[in-house]
Amino acid sequence: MLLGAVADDLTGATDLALMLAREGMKTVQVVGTPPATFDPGEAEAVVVALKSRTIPAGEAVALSLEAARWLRAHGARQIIFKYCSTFDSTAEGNIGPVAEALMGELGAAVTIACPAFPANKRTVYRGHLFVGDLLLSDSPMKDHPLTPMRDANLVRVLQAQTSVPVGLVARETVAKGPDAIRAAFAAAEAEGPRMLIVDAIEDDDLRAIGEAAAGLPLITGGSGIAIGLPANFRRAGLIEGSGAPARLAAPAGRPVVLAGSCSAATRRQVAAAIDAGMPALKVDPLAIAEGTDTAGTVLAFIEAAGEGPALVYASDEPAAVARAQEKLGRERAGELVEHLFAAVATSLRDRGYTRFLVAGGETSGAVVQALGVAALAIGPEIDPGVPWTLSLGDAKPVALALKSGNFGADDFFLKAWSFLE
Ligand SMILES: Nc1ncnc2c1ncn2[C@@H]1O[C@H](COP(=O)(O)OP(=O)(O)O)[C@@H](O)[C@H]1O
Ligand SMILES: O=C(O)[C@@H](O)C(=O)COP(=O)(O)O
Repeated sequence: MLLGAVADDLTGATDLALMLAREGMKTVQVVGTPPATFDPGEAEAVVVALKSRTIPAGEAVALSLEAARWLRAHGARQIIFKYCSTFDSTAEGNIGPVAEALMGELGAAVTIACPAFPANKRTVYRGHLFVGDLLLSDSPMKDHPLTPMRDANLVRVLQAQTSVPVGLVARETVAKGPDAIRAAFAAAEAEGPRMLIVDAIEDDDLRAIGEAAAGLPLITGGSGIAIGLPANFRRAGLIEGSGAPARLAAPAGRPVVLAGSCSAATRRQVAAAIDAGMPALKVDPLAIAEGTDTAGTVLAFIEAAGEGPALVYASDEPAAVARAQEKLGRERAGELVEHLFAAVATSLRDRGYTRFLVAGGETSGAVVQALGVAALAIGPEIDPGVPWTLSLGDAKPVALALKSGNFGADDFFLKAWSFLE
């Protein structure tokens, strides 16, 4: 292993694993820190998927340190801390506390923080994060059920989460290329420990940042920050591969779509699937709490829906989410939905379903944990940031497309199946 990554949620991990595979590294994703005896085999990059984005900061730090120690013990020369391209965090973190702890663990005097992912319209300019044409704080992320993002100034957001001084490497420097960026890192290091938000508005910026970051023990960011890292290992003659596969030989069995994301893109995908005639059932946290929406009612619907994929979704607009949260509390509303999808997924697998498309990071985490999936091989890219994956080391393997809430074209639920054999 050359490169190790700690990702704060499952879809984020898959997004990063796809980026590394696409850029030529043999990449495996593991769910949680594996036991010391787990053999990563020929993997050149290993991404550990945690579910640490919204848990208390102290727990996120402990889980992240455990993962980083495992990765280093298995050969990782550089560690990436992957978080969301929309910098999703709670008031307490967890980006700042985890980055700070990893800096200490790895002896990193300087690290970078860059969530830019231009292929999915996330850009950083003068330290401000844009989602498409909107500042983060004006984007639908302001209404996220678990991590509402109401400030686009990343220097300010990150500084509120850490005692390490936060600085900025501005686009003017980035545009001058790797040498200028490296000089900016060195200048910051001379001033003492620093976290640096780095501007990036296009892939070439990220490739230059990646080249400049070759010597940093710790890199933090979205999956975009990894775009230039495999090239460092290729230049050093350490890797040879190229590209993710075009199709996945998936196990025979029935398909299903489970959507627990309330993000704008997922809601458009739900609407497009319903418009196209996909059988669809809406579930709702209040009805789950009352015992009207149950695993039994959902399974009966899916089984009756026929051979093609059926859709079960909790996705709802912000006002409805707010109503459910007022009655149940933010965490409990989310947990009710996650537990329902987890129970449904395990029953479906027992009934021969093998192709699962899951929308939402927390939702995917709940489903994959319930299915007991320990590791994933990375398959074809469906849309930027979302590959098909295949569970590894399973007696009954399943194909999983774990879709980040805000990723994917509107017809994602319809077209994803065409990448499977
Ligand atoms: N109708 C709803 N009301 C309240 N919370 C919901 C509703 N539907 C889903 N949720 C919860 O919202 C959270 C969405 O997070 P996640 O699955 O990570 O999606 P995303 O990828 O869009 O962030 C989950 O905890 C999910 O259970
Ligand atoms: O970086 C991203 O935007 C994604 O990889 C990601 O982390 C998404 O998380 P969810 O929106 O919770 O799926």
